[in-house]
Amino acid sequence: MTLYRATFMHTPESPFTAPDALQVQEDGGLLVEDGRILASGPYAEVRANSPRAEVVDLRGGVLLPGFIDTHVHYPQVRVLGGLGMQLLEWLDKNTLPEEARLSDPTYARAVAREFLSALASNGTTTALVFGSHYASAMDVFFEEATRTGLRVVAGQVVSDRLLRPELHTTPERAYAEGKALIERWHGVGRALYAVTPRFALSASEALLDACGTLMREFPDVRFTSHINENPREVQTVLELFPGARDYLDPYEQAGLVTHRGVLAHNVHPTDRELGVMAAHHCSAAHCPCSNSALGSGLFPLRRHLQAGVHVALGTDVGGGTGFSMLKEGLQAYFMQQLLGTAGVPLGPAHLLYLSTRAGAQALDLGDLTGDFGVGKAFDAVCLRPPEGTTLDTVLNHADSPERMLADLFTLGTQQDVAQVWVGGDPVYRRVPAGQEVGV
Ligand SMILES: O=c1[nH]c(=O)c2nc[nH]c2[nH]1
Ligand SMILES: [Zn+2]
Repeated sequence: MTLYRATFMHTPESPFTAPDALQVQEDGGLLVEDGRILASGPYAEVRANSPRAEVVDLRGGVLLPGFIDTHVHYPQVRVLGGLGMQLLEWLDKNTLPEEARLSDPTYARAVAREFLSALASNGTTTALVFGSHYASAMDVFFEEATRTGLRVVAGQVVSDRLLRPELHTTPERAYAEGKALIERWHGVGRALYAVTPRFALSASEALLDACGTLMREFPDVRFTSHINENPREVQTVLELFPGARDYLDPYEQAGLVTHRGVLAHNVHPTDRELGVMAAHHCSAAHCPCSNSALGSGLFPLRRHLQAGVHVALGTDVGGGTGFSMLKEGLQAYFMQQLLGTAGVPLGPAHLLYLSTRAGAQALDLGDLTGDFGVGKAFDAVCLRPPEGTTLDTVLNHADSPERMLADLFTLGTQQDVAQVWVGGDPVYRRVPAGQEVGV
């Protein structure tokens, strides 16, 4: 048994509905056995009930639930930084040429390692990962993910038109390769599978039907895709599906809109689409850095919440600007501010919830991870800024835990991530200053 002593904060409930959702222990204790939290509360109390537990002293840092990134592309880590374009041009010039390189499993393995290491070193413990178009690159990805111990929900991306021929599949092959990957990887270690048509623009009705068949045959796998990101993309989808009521309709007709689904972006939804997503408990992954970088627009969070659509956060690497869920939270805050009275004022508790517990719920993993409740896995990130940094200064002068949390989202970066655990297993530890390779 291990007893972690720390200042910890989490949001077991949603601050959008529960005003006191942020729970804080300034000198807290989390008792962990076999990767699960056995007891949680003030350190003195937990210690009194478990005098023999080994104590890990994390005082001086802030312990948060591990971040949950609900939309991030594994093949795009090397093409971060492709600025100056909107979605369709960015795909064509910046991204799809790189995705084609993952046909080589050696290349794919190197990218998978870079990707997984970036997740862990940014404090992300669970991710819904948009995969590669190649089944071989997915085998490599799942092998590497299993080795790291991170929780990944990932799937082969499928498309059968309008990208580039080497990325296209057929409905029959998509079904066969998807089935084989699910049988090989779903539920292995901490990996789960997500059926992943790239977007309706690059997927025929027959391909979406093949995805629907997989979802019906394997009732526990997840579904993810893109929706309503960019006005030109939306217009093209409506032209490609002339009978469709809107962008969601082709997904709906194929049986893909369920409580196990996460649709990325949804910057330009209709009221009907929001109503259908809410009715089926299908979540939206809001990716504010990507929406800014690709000029996609300002996410209508208020309309989602009013319609009852569950929302979590995603980095959307490489349309986004990196793996930091702290940055993503800050950008979500900025964009709601920019919306003025149409925006939702977000406080630090909202940002923490959107980047942790909301993600767990979107992935149907709310009973397992996302907060520090008793019975949950010990998935955690310890944030501790290096001495003398601006964040260090500001945290030392913060007058409340809420203010400390706001400071972490405002100023926190990858360099502030000191340690990360998944299911009680260490998955990342910052190299102490002075001990870097070459120093
Ligand atoms: O942000 C995005 N990134 C992508 O890779 C993509 N593919 C389709 N639609 C997309 N949007
Ligand atoms: Zn995306």
